[in-house]
Amino acid sequence: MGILEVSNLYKDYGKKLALKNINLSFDLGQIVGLYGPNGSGKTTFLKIIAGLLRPSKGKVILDGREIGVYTKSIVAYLPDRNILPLWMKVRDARNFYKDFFDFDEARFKSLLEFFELREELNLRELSKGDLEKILLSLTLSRKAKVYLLDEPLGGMDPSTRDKVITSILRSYHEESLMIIATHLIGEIENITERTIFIHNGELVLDDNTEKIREEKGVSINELFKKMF
Ligand SMILES: Nc1ncnc2c1ncn2[C@@H]1O[C@H](COP(=O)(O)OP(=O)(O)OP(=O)(O)O)[C@@H](O)[C@H]1O
Repeated sequence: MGILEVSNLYKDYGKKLALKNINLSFDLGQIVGLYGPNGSGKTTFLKIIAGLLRPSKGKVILDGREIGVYTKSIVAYLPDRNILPLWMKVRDARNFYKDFFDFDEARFKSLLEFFELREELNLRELSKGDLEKILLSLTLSRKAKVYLLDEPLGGMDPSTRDKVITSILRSYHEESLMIIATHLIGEIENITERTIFIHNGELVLDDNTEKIREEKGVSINELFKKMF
């Protein structure tokens, strides 16, 4: 049994069926790229695993347990939009995250230094990209079993994206599973062992990244453009 087992998962928002019969199994030690056109269900999928949304049907088992208090304690989730109150300074946000028993302050400090940001900064005064770096640093500073990163490269300029990828790789540890949802496939595909495509809430591709590239003779980014 993998660390994360998803079976017959459905999610509807009223009339809108956002996920249809998703079956997936994940092991520790994987970085997974989760891709799909706008509205395909990526955020919905991650939110269900993070325990922020309930499935309409189906089962999600994380580290042997149903989604609940325990599973939330082992998941570090980076949402696709800011969740921190803007009155905070970076230091306040760090103190807020210290409530997670697995928060590694030294790691946070080193990520801040890496991004050339300081604890005295006011969140309200940060650029979109810098605020995203803070949120990502807080998320990666948890020694979680499962990391769910929803569009970690969103507001970043191209050279900052490289830094973000470096920070992700530096923070990643083999005893964890990391799922990264992004539209910037070309930037991420080289660090992922596994590639998943969803379209209209359905799983359409799930395989080893290198195997797909060899068999199809194109990059994951090119394959995505061909398919959608
Ligand atoms: N709260 C909601 N109420 C109604 N429909 C919703 C809600 N949240 C998402 N949806 C719909 O569910 C579908 C899946 O949305 P979701 O945000 O999971 O997609 P996504 O793949 O993350 O999209 P994007 O790439 O644009 O971020 C979309 O059609 C969206 O409009």
